[in-house]
Amino acid sequence: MWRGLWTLAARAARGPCRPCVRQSSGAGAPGSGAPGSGATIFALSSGQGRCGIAVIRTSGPASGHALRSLTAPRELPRARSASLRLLTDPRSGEPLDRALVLWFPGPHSFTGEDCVEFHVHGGPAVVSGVLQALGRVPGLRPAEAGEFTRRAFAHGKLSLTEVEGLADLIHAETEAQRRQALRQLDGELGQLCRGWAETLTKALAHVEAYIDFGEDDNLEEGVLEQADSQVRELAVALETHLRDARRGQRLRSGAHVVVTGPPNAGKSSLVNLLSRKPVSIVSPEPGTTRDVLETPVDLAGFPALLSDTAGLREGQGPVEQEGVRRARERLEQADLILAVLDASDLASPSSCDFLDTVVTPAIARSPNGNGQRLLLVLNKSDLLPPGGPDLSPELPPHLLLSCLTGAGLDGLLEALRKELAAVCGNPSTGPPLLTRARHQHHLQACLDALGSYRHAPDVALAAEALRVARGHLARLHGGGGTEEVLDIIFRDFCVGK
Ligand SMILES: Nc1nc2c(ncn2[C@@H]2O[C@H](COP(=O)(O)OP(=O)(O)OP(=O)(O)O)[C@@H](O)[C@H]2O)c(=O)[nH]1
Ligand SMILES: [K+]
Ligand SMILES: [Mg+2]
Repeated sequence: MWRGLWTLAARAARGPCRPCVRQSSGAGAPGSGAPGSGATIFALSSGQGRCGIAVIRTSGPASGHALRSLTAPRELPRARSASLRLLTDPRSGEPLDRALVLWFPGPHSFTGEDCVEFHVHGGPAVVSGVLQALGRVPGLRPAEAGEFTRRAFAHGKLSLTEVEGLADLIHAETEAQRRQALRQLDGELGQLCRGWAETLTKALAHVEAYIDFGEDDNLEEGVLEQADSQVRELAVALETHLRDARRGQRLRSGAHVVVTGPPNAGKSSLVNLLSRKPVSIVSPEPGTTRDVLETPVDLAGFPALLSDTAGLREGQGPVEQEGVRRARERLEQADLILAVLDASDLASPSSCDFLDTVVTPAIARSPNGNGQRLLLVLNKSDLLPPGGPDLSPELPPHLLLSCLTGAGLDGLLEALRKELAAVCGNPSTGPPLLTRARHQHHLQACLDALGSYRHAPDVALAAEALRVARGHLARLHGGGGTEEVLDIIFRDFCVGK
């Protein structure tokens, strides 16, 4: 522990006295100026194509002027309430549409700048007429992708994690993704980071107080012990979140569900049934599927990437063997394995071999931790004798299904929902999930810095480790102004958002 080694050298290194609590290194502060800020931007913010109502937005100092130029009467309407106005082309005076307009003077707007919304009739000619008219107003230019949100971020209206939540909300395709994105947009992850950053700031204040005033001054007893215990608690919290990290990412980008089994078990039939489209060729010939076929699906409300694979058997031709090699490779990457057997063919060597080499070992490895999970499906239940299935009692837990008749599908979907909730985490409860690799990276780096704190040879280095840790939290939440990170995140947005 560094405290015992607290030396004169460290005391000399500390420099003059300074306030114990320093300025935060910018958690939550808007990191960068928006590109081209100063200009007023405009774009169609609703979807492209013919629609009932289209929304065109502007943001920037010339917004009010643009609104006055296009409308009659030419004064600004009441702030934040809808007014009906005739829109005309400012040059030709030609009427463009009768539209609802909204005036949002900054800073009380989405971007924090003066903003205007034109709710026009959604025909392509109206939309392009209004966009062209706006383009002719001096000081206005078309917006780039994500530029409205980028300005909101630059003016402190949204934190970086909220921006990510917004991007995910726009792209959410399943219920679970929507719930997770909404929670992130609500700032829950940001709040958590702020709480952690506060703890770090307190710990740093204690350490710096010790550096500045030493043991002999009128300093509260045990400041360093307090800092130590704060850091310890924080490290435990971060570790818990990191253990959970892959789940949030799976929910954002889809869990890997791999369908496997011996040839002809009905793997491709199951993939087609679950994805509700003919993704894979189904045929009575064993060895039909060779390549790994991937399809994104909504499985019981969770996003999943479903992979069909070659039936596992040895000793066939080189092409099929390559398929089997790829199948095994894909199996290793699975978050959830759907193991399929032909219920009417359980005693065959290929079924027994599959049970021994894939199912039993996977069940032994899973499923309490974050390991792979497995569902055993006995397909072709329609081929079983009517007096009830005569299945071996030694079989692991399984579900009966018939891809042919659909019997057992509801039970399978329910089981999938439970498994995927475990794989992805439930976005409605529990702590906010870390949805991106970026979150995980900064959290891990923060945790590493806390480790350096504990092993620092002197108190000056310990304080420095805390500053590094705090910097990572600030970058997680605020982006730290790193242009590259901002570019990556804002690239996800469309023009007009
Ligand atoms: N009776 C019955 N036949 C089924 C069922 N599911 C699939 N089959 C049939 O079983 C045969 C094999 O189905 P596939 O889906 O191609 O099986 P597979 O596991 O993908 O086969 P490979 O890709 O060759 O490994 C086809 O003739 C299907 O029509 C079922 O539930 N009941
Ligand atoms: K087949
Ligand atoms: Mg197949």
